[in-house]
Amino acid sequence: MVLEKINQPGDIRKIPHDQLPQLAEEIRQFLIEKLSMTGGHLASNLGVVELTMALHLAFDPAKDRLIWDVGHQSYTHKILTGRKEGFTSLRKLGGMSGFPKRSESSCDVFDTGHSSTSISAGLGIVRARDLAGEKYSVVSIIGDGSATGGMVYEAINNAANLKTNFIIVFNDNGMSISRNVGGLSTYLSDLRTSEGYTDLKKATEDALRQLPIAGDWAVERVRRTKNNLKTILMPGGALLENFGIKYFGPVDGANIDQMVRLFENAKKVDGPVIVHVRTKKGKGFGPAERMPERFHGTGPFDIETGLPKVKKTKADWTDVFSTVMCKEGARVPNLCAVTAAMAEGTGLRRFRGMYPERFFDVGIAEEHAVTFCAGLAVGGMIPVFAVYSSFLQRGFDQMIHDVCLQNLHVVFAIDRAGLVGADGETHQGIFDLSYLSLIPNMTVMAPKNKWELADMFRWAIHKADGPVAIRYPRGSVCDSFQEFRAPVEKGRWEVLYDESDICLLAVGSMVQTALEVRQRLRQNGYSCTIVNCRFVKPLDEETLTRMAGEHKLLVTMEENVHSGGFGSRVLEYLCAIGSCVPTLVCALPDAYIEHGSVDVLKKECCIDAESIYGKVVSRFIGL
Ligand SMILES: Cc1ncc(C[n+]2csc(CCOP(=O)(O)OP(=O)(O)O)c2C)c(N)n1
Ligand SMILES: CC(=O)[C@@H](O)[C@H](O)COP(=O)(O)O
Ligand SMILES: [Mg+2]
Repeated sequence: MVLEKINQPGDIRKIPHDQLPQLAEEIRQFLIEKLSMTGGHLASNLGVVELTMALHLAFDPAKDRLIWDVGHQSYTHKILTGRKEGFTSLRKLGGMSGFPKRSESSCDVFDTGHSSTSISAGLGIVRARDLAGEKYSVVSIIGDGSATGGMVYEAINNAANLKTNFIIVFNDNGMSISRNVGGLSTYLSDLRTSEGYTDLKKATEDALRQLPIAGDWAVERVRRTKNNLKTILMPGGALLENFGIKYFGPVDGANIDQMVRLFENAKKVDGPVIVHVRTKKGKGFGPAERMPERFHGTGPFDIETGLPKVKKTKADWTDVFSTVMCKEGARVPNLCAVTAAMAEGTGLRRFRGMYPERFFDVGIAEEHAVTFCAGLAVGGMIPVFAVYSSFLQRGFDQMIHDVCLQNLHVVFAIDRAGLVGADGETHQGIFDLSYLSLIPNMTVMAPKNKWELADMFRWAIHKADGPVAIRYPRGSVCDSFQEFRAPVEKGRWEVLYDESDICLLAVGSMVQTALEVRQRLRQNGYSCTIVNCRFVKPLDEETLTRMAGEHKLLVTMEENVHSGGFGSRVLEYLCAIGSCVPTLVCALPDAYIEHGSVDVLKKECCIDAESIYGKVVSRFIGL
């Protein structure tokens, strides 16, 4: 086994050249086997095995800086930097992250997770290198999907006048999570498939290689000429040259020698240079090659069939949203759905199939998506932007400046709100109640179960007259409390159990937890009210005032950080009305929460029923 010889950074350089194909194959099998047990980002990683090997042959990860955009495709990089053992605990609490982490290895230069940051970060590192008078290569590796993010163009524009080496590896597999969208992907597919260019390259190269001594040099000269030709001939190619950025490629992402040669050439460029590598997402595993979208992120699976090991038995929150959108799409002719390259993850695939003309995938461009929705609203449409909580952080100013200031009727369907688990710090949706509640004109809601999710979206589409955000978690939908279905009224909460002593003020997913806390309290002789605080903003001031007057202890419960969250706003209100009722805030800590299973993380953060019950009783006894 060649892979056995890979135990620390740089070991790949000791592997005999003729064993590299074997190493690639062994890495591929290792990834398939490990991820069949743990789950993870399989297809993207299978596509970059040879590319990563070539990078580790051409560059020294102990000295040179490799920055992985998004970083979900960095598993081979982790293997080649001595972290094979980490795959047993991939994305488990205390185990190895699924993304680059500086805390995990000095070969992880920059923490990533959200898309389109690698060129900005790389350029910053280049500038720092030059100011420090140091010498090392900086390489940003970015996929074609990530290149649809706006930050990339800000960075490329800013790199234009750079006079020192900066290498951008463009990993082009024609896929984002779904099929890639936008002008860039069209331009790329032209470059990728321009037969004329490819034939010229192959025939010329073969002929020139026959030349004694000068063969390689001649190939290089022709390649540079051809590249210049291409940039002049290919309308889009000139774009990069006009930015002062050299373009090399496209090169076959399965051919290690060719890539190493191009990387070595790229090192000689005094300025920014893009190396365009063509890869195949899912390479080497049949189901992933056939269904790269399905195997972009996967749970544990059967290697023989590719089928998931864990059968899905319950609908997800996302599935309920998807059904509501399809039904409302038939009733509301101006209802539009917008996604930022996450059609599958946000449940918009069916809507896309039923109403293609009212479905918009804007690429990985959340900030653009928000303002695009503002435009749709101004134009008389009712846009629903379906987006993960942590990715919506990208569009904060656009929500203020373009949607809420004008009080436009835009609906934000915020999925993956709360703890998401395996993806860790960059993906936990734990700030949205805070960052949304502070925006004037924004209505913020969180449903307790699937029926209320549907009712909320119908209210948001048909009744709301301004911006509305509805946030719900990743995973199986809550199907309890069917007996409670008060009509949705703006700023009105729903009192589920009206007793005395203790009042649980629960938001969204925490209503289920509140039910479990109440059961424990009643078993121990305490009476306990539960209020479904389904409007986080505006607060139901009338109900809150009544609860404050009728209970000895208030307890707020939310899957959001403390600062600026629901509990903070309740405390502000109670203070404003001069109430001194003891209040316990149960929220996530103001911290970044690492990867792990959601149940384990809730216990770690003390927002599980057991922990909350313990805190409530000790507080109540202490009154
Ligand atoms: C800001 C942001 N939005 C959305 C995502 C979700 N996301 C993760 S990977 C990905 C597609 C990336 O495509 P590409 O860069 O081509 O990488 P590939 O998986 O094809 O290797 C998306 C949309 C993200 N990580 N960050
Ligand atoms: C890498 C990335 O950002 C996405 O693939 C994300 O991991 C998807 O998350 P879900 O698995 O919750 O859809
Ligand atoms: Mg891609």
